[in-house]
Amino acid sequence: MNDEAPGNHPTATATEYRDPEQHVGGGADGLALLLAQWLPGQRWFAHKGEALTAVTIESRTPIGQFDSREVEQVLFTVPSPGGPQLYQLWVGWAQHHPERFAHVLIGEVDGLFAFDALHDADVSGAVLQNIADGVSLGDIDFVPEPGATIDTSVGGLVIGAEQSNTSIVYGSSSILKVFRRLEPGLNPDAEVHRALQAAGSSHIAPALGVIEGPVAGERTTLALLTGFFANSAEGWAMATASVRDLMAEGDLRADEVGGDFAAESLRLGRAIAEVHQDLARAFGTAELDADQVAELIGSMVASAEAVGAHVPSIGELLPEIRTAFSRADRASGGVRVQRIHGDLQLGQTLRTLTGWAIIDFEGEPSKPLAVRRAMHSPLRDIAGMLRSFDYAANHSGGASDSQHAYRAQEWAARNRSAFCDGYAAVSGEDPRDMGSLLAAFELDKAIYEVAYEHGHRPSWEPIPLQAVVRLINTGGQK
Ligand SMILES: Nc1ncnc2c1ncn2[C@@H]1O[C@H](COP(=O)(O)OP(=O)(O)O)[C@@H](O)[C@H]1O
Ligand SMILES: O=P(O)(O)O[C@H]1O[C@H](CO)[C@@H](O[C@H]2O[C@H](CO)[C@@H](O)[C@H](O)[C@H]2O)[C@H](O)[C@H]1O
Repeated sequence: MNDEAPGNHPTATATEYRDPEQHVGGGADGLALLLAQWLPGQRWFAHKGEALTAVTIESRTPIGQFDSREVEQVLFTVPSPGGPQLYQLWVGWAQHHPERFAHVLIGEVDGLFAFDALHDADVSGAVLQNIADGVSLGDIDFVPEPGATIDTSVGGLVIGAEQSNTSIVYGSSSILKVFRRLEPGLNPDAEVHRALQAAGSSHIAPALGVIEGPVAGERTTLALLTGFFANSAEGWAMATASVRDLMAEGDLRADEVGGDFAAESLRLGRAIAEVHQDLARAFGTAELDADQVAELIGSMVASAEAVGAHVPSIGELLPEIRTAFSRADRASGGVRVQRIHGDLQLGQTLRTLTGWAIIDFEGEPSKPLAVRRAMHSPLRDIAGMLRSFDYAANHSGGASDSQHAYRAQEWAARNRSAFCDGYAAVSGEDPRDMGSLLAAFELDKAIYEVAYEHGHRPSWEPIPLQAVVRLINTGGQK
């Protein structure tokens, strides 16, 4: 019989800190071997496509003891073509097979069972309490935002599987995102939430706290706690429901079905324009001259070539892709840049009871931190949203059915246009007036998406790939 039965646990606050020198779990070599087998199956692990030859355990920080389970924070690196990539994992060690955590079991080392400890409600409860109390464990600091009210009376639950990080929801009050892939320094998600909160934005969740620790000698964000929007709906779920409604009504146009999404797309365009205005005020703006625009397009060509080197569907299209980018290369300078969201899509939008909220300001997880924190054209975010409308329209398949494909394009065009109308109404700048540059950003994003799907969801690869083909053939004209 194991000792992990529910109801047999100390309170969430019963964390007992151990000396960092003390070894809490199985040996590092055994853990590294286990991780090499376990990691490729994890959604948040970005290097699935590459043979995982070695895992190096970089640090182990004891977090505490929960019943007989000991928990530590483990930082490890995996090799990748661009250099070692650092990841964060919270490992629980149980003396017996932990049935409660069988679904997140990492494996057995030296007679101890390792599991993903963020799924242990005692651990997630203690973490929340530690943030509220401003506790430090070894080098790890749990820090509440000044003036934040943190409700520690509710238990934590890890949500969903389709994510780059791991998020724990506490009742209907807060959500803790534990960053899986780490780079030394301040995570833009925390930085931007704080800045938008200070700007009084109504489109973000309030920042409540962070977990920080040193990585390569730099103070690094390990996790971000924000308010939770209860009773909200994800933009992606709403948009795909609207597409389903349309497909179910064979005789009706997108503007005639009950589930028409265009009014929401317009509001979403307004919300994004307001967020961009707040970001410009908070972090400032700059302007790219013609040479810098050419440099930007050159970097898009270079990343397409990098993707083409390992994703055959893009490799085959590289000559046409270069030609398509050269169309934007001739665009004039005078392009405004500022801090942006960086990975904007319908899945990063929540329809709350009062309007649209934007989440996940981390940028594209595969890009270096310096790039994610740099200033970019807001067209990059707009292109992300336009791509997402195309994704929503086409994700249900049926592209081989010409009627389905036609109607999907009709839905996408209607909602893309409503979004641009909303954006223009607030900003005074219609993104469609920047046609060739906007098309270049869309192409860049679609190529990123092909690479992303190739690594994470191969059956989805045709969705962005058909957009790449359309964009190189039409230059973005609908
Ligand atoms: N403040 C919030 N309120 C309600 N749900 C949220 C909130 N923040 C995130 N979520 C939910 O958690 C999911 C993952 O959050 P996200 O920040 O996008 O993490 P990841 O970087 O792992 O993708 C979102 O898709 C959304 O459903
Ligand atoms: O995990 P993140 O939220 O950081 O973002 C990554 O995963 C997204 C998918 O979960 C991916 O988005 C792509 O798929 C979406 C539908 O699931 C679609 O709405 C987006 O337009 C499309 O880009 C995102 O690109 C990736 O960075």
